[in-house]
Amino acid sequence: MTAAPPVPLRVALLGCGTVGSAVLRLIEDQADDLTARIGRPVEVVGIAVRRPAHHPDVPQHLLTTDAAALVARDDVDLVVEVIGGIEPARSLMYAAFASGKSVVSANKALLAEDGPALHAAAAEAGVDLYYEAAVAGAIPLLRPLRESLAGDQLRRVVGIVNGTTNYILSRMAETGAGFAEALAEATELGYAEADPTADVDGFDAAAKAAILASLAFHTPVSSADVYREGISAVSATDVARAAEIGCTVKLLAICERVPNGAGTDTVAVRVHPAMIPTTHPLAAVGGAFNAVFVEAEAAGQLMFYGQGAGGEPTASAVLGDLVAVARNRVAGASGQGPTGYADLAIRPMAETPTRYHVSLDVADRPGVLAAVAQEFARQDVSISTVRQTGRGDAATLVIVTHSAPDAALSATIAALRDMPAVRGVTSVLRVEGLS
Ligand SMILES: NC(=O)c1ccc[n+]([C@@H]2O[C@H](COP(=O)([O-])OP(=O)(O)OC[C@H]3O[C@@H](n4cnc5c(N)ncnc54)[C@H](O)[C@@H]3O)[C@@H](O)[C@H]2O)c1
Ligand SMILES: N[C@@H](CCO)C(=O)O
Ligand code: NA
Repeated sequence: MTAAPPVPLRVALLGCGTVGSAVLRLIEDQADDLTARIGRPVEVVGIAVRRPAHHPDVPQHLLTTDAAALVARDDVDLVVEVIGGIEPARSLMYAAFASGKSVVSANKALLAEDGPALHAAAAEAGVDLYYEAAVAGAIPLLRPLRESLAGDQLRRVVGIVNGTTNYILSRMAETGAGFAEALAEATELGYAEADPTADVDGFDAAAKAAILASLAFHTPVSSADVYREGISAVSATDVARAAEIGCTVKLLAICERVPNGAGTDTVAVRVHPAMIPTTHPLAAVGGAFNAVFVEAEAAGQLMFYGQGAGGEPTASAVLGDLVAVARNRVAGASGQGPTGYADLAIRPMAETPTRYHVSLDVADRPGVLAAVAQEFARQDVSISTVRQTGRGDAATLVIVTHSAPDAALSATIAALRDMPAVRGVTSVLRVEGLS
């Protein structure tokens, strides 16, 4: 007598765009290996999309426009959410948990907005919510933070976590490509979000920073807690000024656990463009690649590097999670979600120490440099270096400050803009990693 074939684990795929179509392909291509690794075959039993006519290559009988009905089906065991955005993804996840189904997602926007409530719902239902693909695409990062580093104390996580903006900034620096041209290329390559302002204006990186800070510091951090500036104001002048001082411009996500004046730890999370020295390891991260530095008390410095966007790399992370939740399901278990026990206060950007690089066009006459320096002194901002190049009755002053509270630096810039001797503030960028 031959044994009955193992019962497949039945998957509902929600969304079949850049990521979803790659997930579907990998599940088909690797069917035998997945069966061996999980102990049961994986079978996609339905695919929810908005416009079925746009998916001629997908088995047509699997397609539906009714994602809610698909999630509710009795013959669905696991749900993969790669629609993106807040709704209907959020309602679909809650519906999945309510019917005892684990969810794998790539949705950083939703996890950064509603992570604690979603995790609570998954825990109550005894199912999993995994989302490795949501931060830094293919790079294994969330599981190392949640599991491998669970015994250490993390102080700082800093990285390049948005492929689209890194692609744009790399192209601007390397080839002098215009902003619009570089964005069009990133969209064509499948890196950009459905609405690319999420990338360009830093919302995508801010969501990822919130997720990273939550896991790193065991404290709830949402997108709204993250200070955010995108790259739309980064100009060719900024890129050229950076090169003059041996720096390059990157959009950084910086998550820090820092004591306040009273000695109590707080969390500061920010996303903004910054000049970093070309010798800094993050400066060499080009194209759509991502890299994340983690500083832990016992482990020291760790660096994670790899492809942060694109269909196949992201699908790799989705499939890793799918194998994990499928194994849990086979074992009748669920994985540990994040802990928010530390519950640390968020430190406002105004109080966060930063350094600025400022470039000014000024009248070239006696007393102007002193007057400019006076504005920095008025806000108690110390100057590290000043460089002046003259041209006729005008001059360019390039100033790099020491570190000071961000509010003092931005107040200084506002005052400089009002000075009659300052003809223009031509470049202002924060500087990170300069000695
Ligand atoms: N593209 C990347 O490089 C990348 C990387 C990491 C994470 N992500 C995340 O993965 C998710 C998907 O991204 P993408 O690039 O594949 O997007 P996409 O726009 O290419 O695909 C979205 C899919 O969802 C479907 N969809 C939209 N609304 C729907 C609805 N109401 N019901 C059913 N289907 C619906 C669309 O038809 C499409 O098939 C997002 O959360 C994104 O942030 C993307
Ligand atoms: N739009 C995102 C996709 C990866 O999350 C990026 O460019 O990094
Ligand atoms: Na990842």
